[in-house]
Amino acid sequence: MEMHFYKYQGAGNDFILVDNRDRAINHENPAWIASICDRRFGVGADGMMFLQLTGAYDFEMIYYNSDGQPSSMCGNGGRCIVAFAKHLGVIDLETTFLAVDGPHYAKISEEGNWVSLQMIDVQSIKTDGSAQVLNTGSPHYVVPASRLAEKDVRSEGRAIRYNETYKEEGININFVEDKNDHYFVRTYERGVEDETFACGTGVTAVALAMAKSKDQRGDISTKVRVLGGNLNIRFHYDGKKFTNIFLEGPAEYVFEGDIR
Ligand SMILES: N[C@@H](CCC[C@H](N)C(=O)O)C(=O)O
Repeated sequence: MEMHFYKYQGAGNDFILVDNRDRAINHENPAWIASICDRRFGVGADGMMFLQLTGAYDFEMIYYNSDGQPSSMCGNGGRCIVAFAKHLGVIDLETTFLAVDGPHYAKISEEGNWVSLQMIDVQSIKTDGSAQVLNTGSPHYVVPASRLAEKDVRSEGRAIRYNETYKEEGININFVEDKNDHYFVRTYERGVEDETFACGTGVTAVALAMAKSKDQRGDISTKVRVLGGNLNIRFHYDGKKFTNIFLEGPAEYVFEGDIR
């Protein structure tokens, strides 16, 4: 199948994007998606997205993990597809688009590569030992860590992701180290089945979980450093629920090409 694609990245979380406004591509083919996302035999990416038109919204985001399976919300993917929609002329600097977890509002900075994406409200955080478990559009496990730079995130994350509790549905594992003026986060991602350089729904989960454990309330802004750069999360917490959650950071065009 001949297809033009674009490569974008948001803090090192990288994606292949396809303009499917004409619905010419039938993407329900896990082996095909996985082969394009393969870093040795394909283009290489953490995930693949298709931009499609839909009734009441500016566009629809169809997201696949690099294993070729459709998945839950991808925050950095959401920020990248907003930058892509701007590049295509589908939107200007503001949009409301549809993703798997519902509508999302987003805004692009005047300079063009900083995207603020509104995430779903969050009401419930559970505990699992020293970890907090919550859904920010995708399921996340947030666990404190020390000497995080030295941690074997791939094998320790994998052991949690495949334990008896999580192996069936899967979960993303976020290790967090408190650096006082920011959090340092490393994430093992379900569906990539490896550590990625950033995870947007993951750093959002970390910011909310840390606010809850520190009993911070009101309008909160949290800086997070990940392997691929820096992200910011702002939200309101009233002690019961998290609202007005925004994931903010860079979303950048890398290259484009054709697959024949
Ligand atoms: N990289 C993403 C998360 C993508 C979904 C995740 N792999 C899952 O299956 O839950 C992000 O930026 O949020």
